[in-house]
Amino acid sequence: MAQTQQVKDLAAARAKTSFPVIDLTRYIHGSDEKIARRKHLASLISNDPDVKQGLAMSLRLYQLKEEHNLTQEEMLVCMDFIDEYLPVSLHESAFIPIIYAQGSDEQAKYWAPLAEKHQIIGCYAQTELGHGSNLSQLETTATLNRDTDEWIIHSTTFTASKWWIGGLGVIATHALIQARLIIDGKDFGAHGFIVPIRSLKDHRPFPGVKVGDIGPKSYGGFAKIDNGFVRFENYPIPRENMLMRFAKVTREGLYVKPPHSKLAYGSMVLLRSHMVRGAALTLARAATIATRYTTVRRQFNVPTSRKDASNPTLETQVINYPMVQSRLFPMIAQVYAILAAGNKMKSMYESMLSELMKGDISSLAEVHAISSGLKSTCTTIAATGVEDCRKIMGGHGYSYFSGISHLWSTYVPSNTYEGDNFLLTQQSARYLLKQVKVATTDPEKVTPFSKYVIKTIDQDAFQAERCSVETVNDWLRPEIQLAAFEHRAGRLVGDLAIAAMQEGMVWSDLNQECWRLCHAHSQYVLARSAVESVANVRDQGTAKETVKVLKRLSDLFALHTIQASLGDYLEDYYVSPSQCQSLRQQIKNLQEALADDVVGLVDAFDFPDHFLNSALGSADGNAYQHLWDAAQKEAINQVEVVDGYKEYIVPILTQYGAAKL
Ligand SMILES: Cc1cc2nc3c(=O)[nH]c(=O)nc-3n(C[C@H](O)[C@H](O)[C@H](O)COP(=O)(O)OP(=O)(O)OC[C@H]3O[C@@H](n4cnc5c(N)ncnc54)[C@H](O)[C@@H]3O)c2cc1C
Repeated sequence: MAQTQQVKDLAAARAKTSFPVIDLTRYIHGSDEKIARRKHLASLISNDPDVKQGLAMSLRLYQLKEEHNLTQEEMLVCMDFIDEYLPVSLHESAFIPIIYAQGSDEQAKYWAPLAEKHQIIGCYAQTELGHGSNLSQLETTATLNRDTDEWIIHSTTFTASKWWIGGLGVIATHALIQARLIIDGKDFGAHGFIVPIRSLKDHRPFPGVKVGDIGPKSYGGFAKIDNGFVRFENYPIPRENMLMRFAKVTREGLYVKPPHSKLAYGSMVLLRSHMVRGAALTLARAATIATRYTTVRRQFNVPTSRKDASNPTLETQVINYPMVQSRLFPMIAQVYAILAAGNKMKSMYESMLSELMKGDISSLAEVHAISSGLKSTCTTIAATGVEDCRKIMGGHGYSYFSGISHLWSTYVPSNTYEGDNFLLTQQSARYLLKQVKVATTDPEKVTPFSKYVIKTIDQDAFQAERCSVETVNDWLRPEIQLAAFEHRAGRLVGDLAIAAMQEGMVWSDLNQECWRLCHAHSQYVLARSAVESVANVRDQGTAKETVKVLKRLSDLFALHTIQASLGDYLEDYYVSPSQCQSLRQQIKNLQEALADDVVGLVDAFDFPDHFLNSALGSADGNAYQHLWDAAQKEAINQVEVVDGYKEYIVPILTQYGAAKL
């Protein structure tokens, strides 16, 4: 069959790529061996006929692990390729990691092998009907019965019912419950308990446990996962089922405080840092579809600076319109910046964990604050970006076959779970305020990503700071970019500190300031991670074309982000009107410079077609043909005359008598 124009267009755009795409695939996914293994894992999922329903998928996943001797990490990659939250998702992503992080060594030794061999299936149950974010007001209680050496788990009110719990509706045999620990009437606040829910013999709920499924979720998303509810009626569990790595309760009923009140944050850091990389890969997927489709979509035959002069009869590829570029290219830059921050987060988490095991808690507060802020900022960027990609693709973007709708409905609740994105900003802001205090008393102790607060102590000098850009190209200097991010976050933390000191000021009046500060700080972390990753890649001797394109992406991320918050910079005269103009010009320059590379940049993500599941974004570019084929396969198109013709269509057509044509 003759090649369609769309296939030719995508191939021609791909051929313009200035750097070896494999370099960036290695940068994103690791070594060649890892890339090949990933492809193999993707094929296991795409070629398997039994990967369909939620429960069947879960079983098949574990069978594949056994049949192909997959490691735990490889099985999690397969789970990503299934591209659905499964009844066992929380078992793998929360239950097992939390047992390791919050269980004592003996507890981990007992529970983890059972969970890893899925002889028990667990879930994580914090949220209740009445409270989710506010851990301190949870109403489920765990009261110690010294005589029987048991906890009595009880839902003290109707609103104490646990709700939203992934995996609990149908499959879980155990739940990791957050409940208020009570000894002799004294309330020690929320702690984690492993609570048996359903019998391992016949899967029936134990007496005293009422459990079920919460029903369908918004936008048809999360359809394969069984979010559930549970209530407890004076339900006894052994004392040893309380997770005791940090706080402990002895046989005598003595409560032993954790060495640091925030130690339990460790496991949240892990979940949130996974979400940072997840945000990058989600946006990468939408950007891949939008980039490929806008490369093959042609609309209006108007001159653009990038129009192919060799064939003047062809309409313009929509990706060549600067307006489309200004919406799409910064998103690709965001993906790469978030990936860099995700890598940074992972290494910070790993070193924090090894310090924690030795009893050193010094990095916990910073890692927790950064992971909360990045979770909020990055998942917000990704969810907004996925919807922006739909709009970038015009009408066809709204077809289910674009692949965007499934992505969006599955991804969008990430802005709410694992900490509501607005509430989380208060945690980062509180932490940064503390750093201002540290800066006044002991500047040496200010943590690495907060060093900029030191400059705010001398307010006169700080207020006199100005952006040092003189020429358009000065905007490409990383030290100038990072100085701007530092100044903005520094000013916002200074403003918050002053506001917080005002008499009669209550914290909740400052929520909006916290939000602005947290995002300013997270954007600084993203920009700095991107700059550092370019330097690392350069030091590793990567091809200079690859370094060049990564540098352009890092620049575009920084400058686009600064431009989006120019009001903050103008408010204290940090940038001048002429610098705003040169900033805009430099962003245009970068977009132009990246235009030949964007197809290569999204190819580098290495998403198999099966996983993209998009008629518009397939690697061959044959978008119209795939869209046509997908519609032909719809059940409604398998008959010439639809069901309901006689019942509904005939009466409509003949309400005023049949037409005589
Ligand atoms: C798809 C999905 C899966 C989930 N899976 C699980 C699970 O497996 N296990 C589990 O335990 N939970 C789960 N949850 C629940 C989820 O973690 C919580 O819903 C989430 O943490 C938000 O808490 P909330 O519902 O209490 O929100 P609320 O705290 O009630 O927030 C409501 C609104 O009030 C605002 N707000 C609240 N307090 C403040 C404040 N102090 N200052 C300013 N604004 C405020 C928030 O920003 C938000 O806009 C899931 C939720 C979803 C949607």
